[in-house]
Amino acid sequence: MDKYREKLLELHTRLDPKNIKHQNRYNALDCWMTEADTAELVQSAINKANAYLLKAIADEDKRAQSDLTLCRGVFYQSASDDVSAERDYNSALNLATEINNIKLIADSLSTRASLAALKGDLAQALEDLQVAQSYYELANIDYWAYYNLAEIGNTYRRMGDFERALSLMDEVEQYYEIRGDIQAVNDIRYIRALIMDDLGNHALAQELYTSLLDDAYKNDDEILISSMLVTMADSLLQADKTSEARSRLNEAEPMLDPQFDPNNWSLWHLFSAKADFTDGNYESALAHIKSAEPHVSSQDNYRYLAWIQSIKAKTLAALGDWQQAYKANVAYNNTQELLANKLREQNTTRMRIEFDAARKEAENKTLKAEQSVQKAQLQSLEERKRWQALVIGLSLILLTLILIWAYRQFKRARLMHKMAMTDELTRLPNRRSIQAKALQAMNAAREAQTPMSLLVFDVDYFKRINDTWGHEVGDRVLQKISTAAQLVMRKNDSVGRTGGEEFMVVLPDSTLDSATEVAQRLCDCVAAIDMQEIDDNLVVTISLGVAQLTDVDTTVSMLTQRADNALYRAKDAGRNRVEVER
Ligand SMILES: Nc1nc2c(ncn2[C@@H]2O[C@H](COP(=O)(O)OP(=O)(O)OP(=O)(O)O)[C@@H](O)[C@H]2O)c(=O)[nH]1
Repeated sequence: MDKYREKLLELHTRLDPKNIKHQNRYNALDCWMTEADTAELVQSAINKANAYLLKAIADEDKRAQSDLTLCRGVFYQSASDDVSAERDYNSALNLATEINNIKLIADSLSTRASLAALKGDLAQALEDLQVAQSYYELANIDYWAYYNLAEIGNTYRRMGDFERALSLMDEVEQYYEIRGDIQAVNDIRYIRALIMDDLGNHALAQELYTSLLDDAYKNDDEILISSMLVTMADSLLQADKTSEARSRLNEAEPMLDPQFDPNNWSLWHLFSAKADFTDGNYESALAHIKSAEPHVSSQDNYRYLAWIQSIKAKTLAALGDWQQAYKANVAYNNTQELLANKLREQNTTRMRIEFDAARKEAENKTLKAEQSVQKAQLQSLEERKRWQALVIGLSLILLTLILIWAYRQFKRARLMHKMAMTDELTRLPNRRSIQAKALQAMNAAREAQTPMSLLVFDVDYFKRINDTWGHEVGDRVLQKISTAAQLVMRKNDSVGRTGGEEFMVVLPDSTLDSATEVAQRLCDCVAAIDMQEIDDNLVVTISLGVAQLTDVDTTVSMLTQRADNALYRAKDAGRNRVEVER
């Protein structure tokens, strides 16, 4: 309990003050953890439950309302206020049903059943317990399912079906033993001992009680010790061991509290009466009977009532009070008849309940089977989805890799192509490239019936430049001329390097005159290039030849040849000039 309390306190520190549901859930837990070992503590537990309940009602939190009402009911039952307890169990059940909370429905039924069983209404108890059991099993709430199963077993014991009670106890005890829940194992052993008494095996019952009593003493649990001693006395009386029974009763006496545990208190009087009667102490027996009678009668517990009336009749007869003895005997017979009726009623109800329970169990099994099939289907669907996602993901990655690779290949091919078509020194289109452009322009011009011209130029005395300033300077001169040529060209014109210091310019949409103009501009531009950074004395010029496409030029080389002719003439005429081939 302390361990749980610690956990509960830790939980409280972590609660979000804004989360009303969590607050109420905590309150319900706190209610269930409240200790109520004395009459005062029970009353303060009821007050606490009331306060929590008011908050849950204000918050319109039905789950907490149901849980707290059930919790308060248990405290009412501890205070022997069975009417209030029953009212709370019923309203907790209604609230739980309203919000369809399976665990709370089952808890309410199971708790209501424990009260009904105590009052001797075993048929009602069994019915509630069976329904609760089916809910616990459906929701797979193992711990409470077994707790409830123990209650069912105990109810069968009370009904006299000891065989069934024992087999259920075996099942439950095994479960608790595996869990290592010593307290719960002891609870089951206590019921087992009661069954042994019912079966007349008092020796075995005593053995079990003795070990349970040892544990109760070790735990210093006075309530348990006193009720165990009273039960042991009953067992010993049944075994005709009156003096041993008396010593157990004496041991229990200082621990009895008629306010807090009137059940145990009245049973103590009942067994004391029995012991006194056996020993011939009739006056004392009658006094004990009078003490026990009011509480036992108020409890509607016909079993104990019949028992009291029987001893009462025998005691009065022994005292010679025949009239009262007769009256007590009539009352005893009436109670016996009531008991017999009740037993008949219980047996009929039991048969119906068992039939319903068997049917419900079958339904639950089908439902569970369906649930597990659905679960399996869902799992395989999810697995398939996962695989699909994986395959799609991998395909996407692969596709991306292929695309990257293809793009790189494409860029590489373009670069290679560009490199194959570009002159390394001047970065201008090389011979092959410019000749291809020339052919393209020629074809386009023919098709569109537009003019087209070609221009070739050659650096003047380039050998001399190389010889005087070196090959590297020659290279730089070629680069400067290339840059100048590109600047002078129009947008659609293309210039390329066809050889060492020879260049070609393709001029689409150009007549001979406009081409000549471009050529002249180029000639002037090159002559004006500032070569000072290389050498003050360096002057570079070019000679140019221009030709326009005519019908005779069937190939690029024919047109080039005609432009070359003009170029030679320019050279011959003294260089640094433009000549035209007409
Ligand atoms: N620096 C350099 N020189 C080159 C390159 N390609 C060719 N040459 C040189 O260019 C010179 C061309 O000389 P020639 O054909 O005699 O003509 P030229 O000296 O320019 O005389 P004309 O054309 O008659 O004015 C040769 O000496 C080649 O070695 C090159 O890429 N770089």
